[in-house]
Amino acid sequence: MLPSDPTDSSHLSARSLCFGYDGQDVLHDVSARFTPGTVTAVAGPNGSGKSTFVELLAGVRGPRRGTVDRRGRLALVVQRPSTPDALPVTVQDVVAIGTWGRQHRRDRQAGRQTAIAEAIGRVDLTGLERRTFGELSGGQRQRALLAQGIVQNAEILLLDEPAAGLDAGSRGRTREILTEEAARGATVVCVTHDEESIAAAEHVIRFEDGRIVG
Ligand SMILES: Nc1ncnc2c1ncn2[C@@H]1O[C@H](COP(=O)(O)OP(=O)(O)OP(=O)(O)O)[C@@H](O)[C@H]1O
Repeated sequence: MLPSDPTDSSHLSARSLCFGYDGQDVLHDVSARFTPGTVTAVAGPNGSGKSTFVELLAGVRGPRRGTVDRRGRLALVVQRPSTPDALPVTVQDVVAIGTWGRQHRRDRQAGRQTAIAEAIGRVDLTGLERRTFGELSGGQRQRALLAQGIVQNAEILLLDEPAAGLDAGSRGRTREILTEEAARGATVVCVTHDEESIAAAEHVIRFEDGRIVG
C-alpha cells in the first residue's frame, strides 16, 4: 500500500446533476463534493437513485444536465458483474483485470503478482485463486470484486453495495478495508444499506426520490 500523499491532486465532485431513464428523470439537481482520505456512505431507500448517482460519478453514464469533476484514477466496484457463470474466469483472473494498464514498481510481472496476492489476501480469499467465478458463493464473488477494486490502488474508489449478501464477519472486514483505503488517501464513496457502514463513515449522503435530503 502507498502512503497518503498530501500533494495528491485527486478530486471528485458533482454539480447540479440531472439524469433520466427513458425520458423520466430519476436524479434531480444533485450536487456533492467528496473529501480525499475519507469514506462517504451513500444511503437511502430502494430506487432512490444511489446506484445511478455512483454510475454518473464513475462516468459509466453521462448526465442529462450538470457536471462531474473527476481527477485521479478511479476504480468502480459493481455489485453484479455481467460475466456469465459459464465463463471460466478464475478469482485470480478477476483480480488481475484490476491491474490491467498499471505499471508496477520492482520487476513488472512480479509486482503485479504480489499486488494480486495481497488483494486476494485482504478479502480472505487466499486458497480460492483457481476457483472459477461460477464456483463461488455470492458473498465470495462480492469479495473477489472488492479485491479487483482495491488492487487498482486508485485515488478514487467507488463501490455499489460491496457488503450486500455478506455475513457479519465479512461486512466488518469490508468496512475495515474501506477505512484502510481512505487512510492511504483515497476518496472512498460507498452505496450501502448496512447501518454499521453508515455509522462508520465520516460522511453520509442520503437520497430520497432522486434528491439528496441530508
Ligand atoms: N436501467 C434502467 N432503466 C430504467 N429505469 C431504471 C434503470 N435503472 C434504474 N432505474 C430506475 O431509476 C431509479 C433509481 O434507481 P437506482 O438503481 O439508482 O436506485 P438505488 O437507490 O440504487 O436502489 P437500490 O437500493 O434498490 O439498489 C429507480 O426508479 C429505478 O427503477
